[in-house]
Amino acid sequence: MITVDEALSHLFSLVSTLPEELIPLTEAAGRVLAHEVQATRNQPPFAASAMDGYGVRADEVALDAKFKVIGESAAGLGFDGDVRAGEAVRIFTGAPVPDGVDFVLLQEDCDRFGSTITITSDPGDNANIRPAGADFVIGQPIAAPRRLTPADVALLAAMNIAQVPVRRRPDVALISTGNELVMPGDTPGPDQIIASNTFGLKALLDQAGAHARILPIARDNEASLAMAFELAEGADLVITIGGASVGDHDLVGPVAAELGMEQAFYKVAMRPGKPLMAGRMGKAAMIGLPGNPVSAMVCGHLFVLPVVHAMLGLPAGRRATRQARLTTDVAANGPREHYMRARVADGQLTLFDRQDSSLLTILSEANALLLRPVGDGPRATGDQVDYIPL
Ligand SMILES: Nc1nc2c(c(=O)[nH]1)N[C@H]1C(S)=C(S)[C@@H](COP(=O)(O)OP(=O)(O)OC[C@H]3O[C@@H](n4cnc5c(N)ncnc54)[C@H](O)[C@@H]3O)O[C@H]1N2
Ligand code: MOO
Repeated sequence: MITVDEALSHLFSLVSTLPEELIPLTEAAGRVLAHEVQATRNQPPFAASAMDGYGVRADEVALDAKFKVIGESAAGLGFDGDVRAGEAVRIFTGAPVPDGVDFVLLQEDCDRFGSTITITSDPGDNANIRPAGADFVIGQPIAAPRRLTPADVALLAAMNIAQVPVRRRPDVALISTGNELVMPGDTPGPDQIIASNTFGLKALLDQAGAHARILPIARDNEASLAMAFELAEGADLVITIGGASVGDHDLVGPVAAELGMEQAFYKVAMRPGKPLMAGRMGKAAMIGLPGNPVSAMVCGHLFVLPVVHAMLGLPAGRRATRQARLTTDVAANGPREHYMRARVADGQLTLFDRQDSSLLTILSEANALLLRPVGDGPRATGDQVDYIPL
């Protein structure tokens, strides 16, 4: 059996960064920017008023000072002329500041009669003017790689970058295996259960920026599995679920091998998730996840997410850990890394009593996986421990 770190480095060597594609801004949120882009304009392109009010000369601003309003500067249509001593221009938020103006009085600080305004309240020191280029200037970069946030999308739009270079989404084919499985919404026979892992993994994958497709369930025979692999054609990553262990009906390894899978590893020193396998099948990477629902999801977090990050060109490695204090004693760990379901609140980590890898109710309540390293000694209440946030 190999270690979790060895499994991860094998997995990274099975995949490469996907090519980039140009997409419209409206579809850019959550996608990964493939290379640096640069502003094609200054923002604001001119000195702009930050308030609705009157543009005047700063050296004339004083309580009771009077000005003659000679024109208007609105957002989208500025005032062309010069503003001289004793003059003011009616101005609105976002409008260009005319020549001669270096102070915008708030209209709340003025009284207006006809075309004359008088300063009636202390206007303070803030000129209420946004200098040209205050937000960004031509050539200002947005660094890549990065997962684009809604704020990034707004910035790209302001920079007039209508088409965004992003990494292509990894196409992931998900194959559940087992005679006992039916799809959610179907009516299971007395010995059957509902396929859940594919749905949890699709959610995890799609959230990470992949495009996951759920293929028809493969039955526990070679022909059905082979057909599922055929349907996975074109995928960047093929993920099977179940059929990975040592039982008579665990056919994923042998069938994949027959179809040309070059196995990179089988079995990892971890709990849950021991019967994990991976390799290459033609152009695709293949990961065989264990069938137990919690094992499949834990392996999804530990291995599949970093692999998707690598394909998207994001920094990829072991999942980052955080620290919290144990609320109970924990016995020494054995020769496999153990990822125990837990709940963290206010820096305190509480383990669930039941850790069986079939319990989705527990996984759904958990927000952390306590990481027990290989051979870790017993831990006492209050000890600082590492966990992976879920
Ligand atoms: N003699 C041994 N038996 C087992 C070992 C072992 O080392 N020696 N390992 C155990 C461990 S650990 C795991 S994990 C499981 C993994 O087995 P498989 O990957 O072959 O998974 P299956 O046998 O097909 O299924 C296990 C379990 O999970 C349910 N399942 C499968 N797929 C789905 C799905 N898509 N959605 C929901 N549930 C699913 C399946 O019905 C079984 O209950 O093997 C142990 N045995
Ligand atoms: O390792 Mo299995 O994945 O413990 O349930």
